[in-house]
Amino acid sequence: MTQRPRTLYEKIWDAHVVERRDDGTCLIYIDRHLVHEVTSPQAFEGLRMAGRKVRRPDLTLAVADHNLPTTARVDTEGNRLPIADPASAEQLRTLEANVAEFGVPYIDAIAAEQGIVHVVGPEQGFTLPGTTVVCGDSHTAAHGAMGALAFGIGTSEVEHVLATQTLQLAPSKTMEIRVEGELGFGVSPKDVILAVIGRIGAAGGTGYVLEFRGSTFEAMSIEGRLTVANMAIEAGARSGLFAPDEKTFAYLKGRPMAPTGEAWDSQVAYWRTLPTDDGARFDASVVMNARDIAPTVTWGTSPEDVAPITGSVPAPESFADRSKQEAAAKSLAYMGLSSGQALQDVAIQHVFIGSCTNSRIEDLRAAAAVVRGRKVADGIKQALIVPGSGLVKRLAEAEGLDRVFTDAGFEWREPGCSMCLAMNPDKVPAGEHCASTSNRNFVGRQGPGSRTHLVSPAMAAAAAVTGRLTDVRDLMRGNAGEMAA
Ligand SMILES: CC(C)[C@H](C(=O)O)[C@@H](O)C(=O)O
Ligand code: SF4
Repeated sequence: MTQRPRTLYEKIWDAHVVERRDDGTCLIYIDRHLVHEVTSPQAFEGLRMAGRKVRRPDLTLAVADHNLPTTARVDTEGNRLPIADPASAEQLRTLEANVAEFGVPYIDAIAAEQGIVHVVGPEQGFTLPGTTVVCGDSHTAAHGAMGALAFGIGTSEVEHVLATQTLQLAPSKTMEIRVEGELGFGVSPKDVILAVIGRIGAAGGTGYVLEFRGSTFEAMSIEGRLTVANMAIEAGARSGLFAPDEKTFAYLKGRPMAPTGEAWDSQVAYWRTLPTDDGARFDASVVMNARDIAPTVTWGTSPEDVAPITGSVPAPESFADRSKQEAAAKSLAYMGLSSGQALQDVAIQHVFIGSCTNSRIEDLRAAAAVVRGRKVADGIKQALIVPGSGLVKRLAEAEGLDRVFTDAGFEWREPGCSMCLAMNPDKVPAGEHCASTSNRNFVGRQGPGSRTHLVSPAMAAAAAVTGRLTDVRDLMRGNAGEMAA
């Protein structure tokens, strides 16, 4: 008897069901658990109170990223520098005490491997195709780029996974996001996912796991796929998935935590069985053409508030839905923008290139290609480059990218979440605009009153050198060859 065709999501789900309940919820086995300083303290405290251990420390990996300042962490002699903010220092101390007490593998804050949890997982080969990956963090969806079913969980679930290595979950519906064709000059994976969110809306994916399919996604590098999957959550989805392929295997081979030898071969053979079968059914399907996607920016306070850089700030009345009209009017007031204003006229005071969305080596290369030979514009008060991990930072330095950025007037920082969210000293002051490669433009996200425009690394770099939102294609017409990423 042949089995009914299944999607990638169904295959991973089915392979992880420990117990099926009558109401349809399942107890799911968790293969990998990432832990950071913000959402783990109460979970460890819960274990301590109950006298329980971490069931599988070997499947758990902890690293600090959110609170950690991105300024130097050691002095010139290599001695650790203190964290000035008492609350952040306490978060780090707590994480370090917990991982020591419970025997959880930990990447030290001053280790070369330290970085943003969602950059570290794939980079270390901790995240593998066909696995279930969780973290007390909404952007865990990023790991779906590797063909892993990955999602964010709350602190009580963190405790549950630490104690049992399982999670009780209701199955999701599946939505295929199919994009076909070649991306135009200056159009990046970030523009694709912003356009997708613009199309389906910030709640469009609610109840679904997205699968990114079609020639555009097949042609994308692993790093580009990480950018796309990272923002599945900003479309409201539980998670986002890419079928593992030769690129995935090549990316993982030889990573410190990836399988080796015979185990590698048998894993690859298994991973090849995971892609969605021909004839498998998705509950919903969205089809787009890469040709229709331009460098994209957000004008509002939801990631769905997108427009092509050639466009203008929309009029709230232009939205069909009443509640969207009100939300847009509020957004424009918060952002200090007026309807009809050309997006390229929006002045920028801060530029942030970093976050788990866009802080990998290809992101830095794409930004450097725009910055090379140019200077940060006078009106820019702060331009930060924050590599996603110490390994990304080293590689970028070996390629001389740090010099490209610092010569232009950017600051070259230590890895961490940084200006993505206002949990550490990197903040955008009230009323000022930031071109940011991060994933959320919510009210107050980068600091109270901050005004965020989500963009790609190349677009953030273009804004840095002109001092306003800029169509990177116009800026780069003369040096087209450099703009591959
Ligand atoms: C602090 C953390 C819980 C949070 C998340 O869950 O995503 C953060 O990473 C974010 O991006 O808002
Ligand atoms: S970089 Fe931003 S989105 Fe990513 S985990 Fe850190 S705070 Fe969350």
